Amino acid sequence: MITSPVIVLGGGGHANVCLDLMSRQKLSCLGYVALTHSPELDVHYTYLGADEIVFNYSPEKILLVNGIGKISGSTLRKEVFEKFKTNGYSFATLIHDSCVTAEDVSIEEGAQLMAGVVINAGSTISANTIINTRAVIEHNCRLGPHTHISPGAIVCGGCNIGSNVHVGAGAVLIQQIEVGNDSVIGAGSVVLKHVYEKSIVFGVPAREVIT
Ligand SMILES: CC(=O)SCCNC(=O)CCNC(=O)[C@H](O)C(C)(C)COP(=O)(O)OP(=O)(O)OC[C@H]1O[C@@H](n2cnc3c(N)ncnc32)[C@H](O)[C@@H]1OP(=O)(O)O
Repeated sequence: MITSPVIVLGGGGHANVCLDLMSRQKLSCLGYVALTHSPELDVHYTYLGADEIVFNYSPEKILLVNGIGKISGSTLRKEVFEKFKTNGYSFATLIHDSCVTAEDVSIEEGAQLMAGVVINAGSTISANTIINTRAVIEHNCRLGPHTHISPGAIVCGGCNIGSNVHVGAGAVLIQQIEVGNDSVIGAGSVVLKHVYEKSIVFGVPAREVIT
């Protein structure tokens, strides 16, 4: 149960989705911080200023929500999380009311489970991950920190996905697949083999892109 007031980091599309989820759950939101204000967000939410404004608030008195999305190859979401953690701040974990999660699922700080997500028994969702709209994480999966599972992706049972991975929209990973850190799986891919760290794979079946 989140009772502290919350500040959202970021002013783009992902921040908007987080703010909407928070509003539906009647969380107390102070506003959002970003380099510049967003006319779209300003309709409903308060722009507080640039990121550094957060340091005007005591880490004991507020929680943060990481509203920075993650697309292929980007590390900003991870960097922002680590910067504020280093300075003593804590991140709220967001779980949309429509999610279905097994009782023994482990969900770490700052993870975000969006509308319609299903997570089955024995899975671990690490810190600062995004499990986006209608994604499915089957039983006994492990997802590393800062990883983004895009809308509609299906991760079958026993998969082990590293940190800062981007699984594209609608991708399917069959059971027991290992995915190395900092990898990208293209939208719509079907992954049948392990994915090495820092690689980009896509297609049906997914194959590595040689750059
Ligand atoms: C809420 C949200 O919106 S979350 C956002 C979700 N976003 C996603 O899931 C996007 C995931 N990203 C992708 O799928 C990307 O296309 C990537 C990362 C796989 C590749 O990106 P890039 O390296 O920029 O590839 P680029 O666009 O230059 O395409 C190179 C070639 O690969 C093909 N290709 C790219 N992505 C895919 C894919 N997912 N499946 C099949 N083919 C693909 C292109 O058609 C192109 O082929 P061509 O050379 O014959 O024309």
